[in-house]
Amino acid sequence: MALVKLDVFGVRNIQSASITLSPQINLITGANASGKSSLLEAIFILGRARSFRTTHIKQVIAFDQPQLIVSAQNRFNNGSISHIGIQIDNKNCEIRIDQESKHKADLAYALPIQLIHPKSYRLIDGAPQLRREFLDWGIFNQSPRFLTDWRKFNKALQQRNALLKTRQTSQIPAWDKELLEYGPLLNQSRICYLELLQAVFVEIAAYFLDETDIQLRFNSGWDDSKDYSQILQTELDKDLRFGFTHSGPHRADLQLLLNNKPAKDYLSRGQQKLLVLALLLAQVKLLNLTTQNACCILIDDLSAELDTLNRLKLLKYLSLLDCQVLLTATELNGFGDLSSLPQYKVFHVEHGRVSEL
Ligand SMILES: Nc1ncnc2c1ncn2[C@@H]1O[C@H](COP(=O)(O)OP(=O)(O)OP(=O)(O)O)[C@@H](O)[C@H]1O
Repeated sequence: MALVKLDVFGVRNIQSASITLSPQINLITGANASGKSSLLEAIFILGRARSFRTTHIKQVIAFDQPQLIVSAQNRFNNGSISHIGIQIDNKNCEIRIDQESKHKADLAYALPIQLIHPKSYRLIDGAPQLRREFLDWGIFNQSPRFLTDWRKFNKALQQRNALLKTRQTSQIPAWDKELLEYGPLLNQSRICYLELLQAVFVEIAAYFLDETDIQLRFNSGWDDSKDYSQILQTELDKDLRFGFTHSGPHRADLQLLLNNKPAKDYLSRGQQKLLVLALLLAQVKLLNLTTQNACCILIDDLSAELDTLNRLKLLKYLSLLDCQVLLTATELNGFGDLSSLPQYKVFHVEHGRVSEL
């Protein structure tokens, strides 16, 4: 899968851009504030129906425009082409795939996007929610059914928490039943996914960090030596006191260990970046191995991410990965040595105008 022709209207300082991308490596250059990240943001919106820079999507719409539109031709491995598009204004978000109106999940499934940017290392030391989202995105792309389980669990959780807050205990068992049905399913999906991811991750981390004693340690969000139903029962008083459910997949977390020590406490910032890079690329590689849906990788501000040697290693790795990649840097030499790249296109962005070099 690769985006072929991309059209962007009204995304931040990009009034209008129309480009034809390489199915492999695309290098995007331009001065600070020229609009490089905005171009990646447009593609991210096309895949995820949200921005990676703000939770307020309205901020992304160009100041003098009523709406933003991003659309593309998406070519699948078998050569067939699908047309995907998203239009967002102050009130609505409209998604179309091959002329049909669709939901956000359809878009996410049609165009899996992996983003690597200067804040990605927060995956190691940021809030657990970031790691749960990371995990769940990978599982969703392998098994769309996961989303249904996830939604049912979260609906039950919200209802239960609302009852806990208003102390309406009589209705709690009905929602516990739902939590007990979907909670263990989510947990099992996460455990299975991590088992697959671990092997690929260790291989990529060894390439970037020369370390092999790397582990992903999963915490399911409750004491899993006990039954989840038992936990919900024994913690009910505490849950009522605080007005929320203390244990469950909504509290799951993931820890990265290097030589049996938490990576966030012992690794340098540069090493943490490499580890996160390995983790995100492992997810892409696993997706390539297990589904037809190849991923589009967006790497924002490459030179802020890696030193020269690691940039070279990354480009080499990306050129062998069967994926479309878009990378940004202020200068072409910011990408490092390009001689090992078999096929790539270069684009230049200036005051929101994008041109192919
Ligand atoms: N809603 C908006 N409408 C118009 N312009 C905007 C909007 N939001 C931000 N901008 C401007 O768009 C410009 C491009 O920002 P962007 O972050 O894409 O640049 P960049 O090329 O990635 O820069 P850098 O290399 O500094 O990260 C900035 O000048 C920013 O102020």
